[in-house]
Amino acid sequence: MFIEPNHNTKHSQPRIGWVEVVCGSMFSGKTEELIRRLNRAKIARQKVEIFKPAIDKRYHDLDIVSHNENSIRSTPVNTSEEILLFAGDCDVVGIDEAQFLDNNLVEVCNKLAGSGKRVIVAGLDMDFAGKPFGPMPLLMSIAEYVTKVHAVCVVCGEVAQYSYRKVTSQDKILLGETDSYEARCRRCYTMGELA
Ligand SMILES: Nc1ncnc2c1ncn2[C@@H]1O[C@H](COP(=O)(O)OP(=O)(O)O)[C@@H](O)[C@H]1O
Ligand SMILES: Cc1cn([C@H]2C[C@H](O)[C@@H](COP(=O)(O)O)O2)c(=O)[nH]c1=O
Ligand SMILES: [Zn+2]
Repeated sequence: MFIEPNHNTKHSQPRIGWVEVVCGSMFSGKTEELIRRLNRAKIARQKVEIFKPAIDKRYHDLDIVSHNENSIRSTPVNTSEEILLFAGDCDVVGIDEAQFLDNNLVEVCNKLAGSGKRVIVAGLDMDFAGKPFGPMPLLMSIAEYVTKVHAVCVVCGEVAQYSYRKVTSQDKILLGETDSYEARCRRCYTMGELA
């Protein structure tokens, strides 16, 4: 389990920020882990601001909702730059579904961390084709901490790192749930419809 780092022990020094990335396939527990970290920050009386891309309206316009129905209130944004405008004087910034945001998110996260904030970003590392998704690979390279979480392969029960698309669309962005996707291990993902 990820234990929050204690970077700010010398109170005479300006606060040090950092970037944490939580990545993995669909159903791997990214949103649950993001909500867990943000709730702990709230319990510690830190000021938390949470963002998600406005296009992700699967469950709710404002809430970030996990597959097992945990939720937390967020601000929808159309561009990563808006996060800089809305983050204000908070201590912790949470961002879900970061794969849908633009590559400028890297600069935004670096600026937020540079101003002393803890930044926690969750998102899909790979799309349905197994290709790196949006700004996620770039964020993983600049982050201080990267946590890769795994789902369970729905075909064989092994550790799953792929989001297998069950429908024929080749569009990179196709919002959906178990209707359109399932978590699969390397072998069952590669076997496709034959698995
Ligand atoms: N194949 C699966 N493997 C693991 N968890 C699954 C699977 N299918 C459904 N779940 C549920 O999804 C939850 C994780 O949801 P969530 O945090 O929203 O994942 P993510 O944000 O990575 O898509 C698990 O706790 C479990 O209840
Ligand atoms: C693989 C893949 C996924 N999507 C969409 C499907 C869902 O709406 C989100 C991922 O949500 P989760 O919280 O990680 O379960 O992304 C997509 O648009 N394109 C893809 O290739
Ligand atoms: Zn499998």
